[in-house]
Amino acid sequence: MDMDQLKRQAAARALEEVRDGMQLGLGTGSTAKHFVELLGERVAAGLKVIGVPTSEATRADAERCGVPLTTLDAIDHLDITVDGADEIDPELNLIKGGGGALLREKIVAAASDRMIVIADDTKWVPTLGRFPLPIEVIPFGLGATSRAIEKAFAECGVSGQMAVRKAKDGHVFVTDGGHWIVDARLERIVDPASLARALSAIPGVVEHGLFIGLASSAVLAGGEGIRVIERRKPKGD
Ligand SMILES: O=C[C@H](O)[C@H](O)[C@H](O)COP(=O)(O)O
Repeated sequence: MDMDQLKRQAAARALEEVRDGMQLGLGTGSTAKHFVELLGERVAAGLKVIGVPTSEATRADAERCGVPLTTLDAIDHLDITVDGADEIDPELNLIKGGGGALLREKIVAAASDRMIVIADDTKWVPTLGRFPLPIEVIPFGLGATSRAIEKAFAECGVSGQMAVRKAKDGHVFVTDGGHWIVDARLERIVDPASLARALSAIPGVVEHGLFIGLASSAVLAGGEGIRVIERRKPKGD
């Protein structure tokens, strides 16, 4: 079975959790795209849900698939957010932002009662860090922000090269929020919670791709079938 089929299987399993009347966070990326497509099929068959997209790309997909949309200003909470991830560790801490949508993804996940992460099982890692950590930054003062990030890395026992993300056309990648992304090759993040706190304290950092204590469960699809891992601690811990 190819990777895309595994991603669709994980998305289909998450869809089983969706009930009539739910308000849903709609993730971004190639895995979340499958969820939006499958959700669109259920909506066409009569399911009543409303979604908040985590990117302009997902907004376009949802509109194409006929999924009704709203905003976090119009509703007071979300029941479930379904989103992909770049890495998932056994505590269900995540690295996200490979597609550049981490800021809206984190706002939406934090506003949700539950976050279900869907992925093929290659995303499951014992320790986060092999995937470069995306850090969303304000372009103004990037030199100072980069030095503060390096200091935070040193304090948290990690180091690695940083690079401003480029788009396919060679220009700097600009997020939906108008910011830039610095990708940090850290290889092994020993204490992701401490690093998350240290990065959040830097003024020029808008957000980072460490999602700590946000995922409620992970649906992993692999050659052996589907594995659902539930988070042990309550959301936010
Ligand atoms: O910014 C992008 C998101 O965090 C994605 O959810 C993440 O990169 C995983 O994407 P994919 O499902 O395409 O591997």
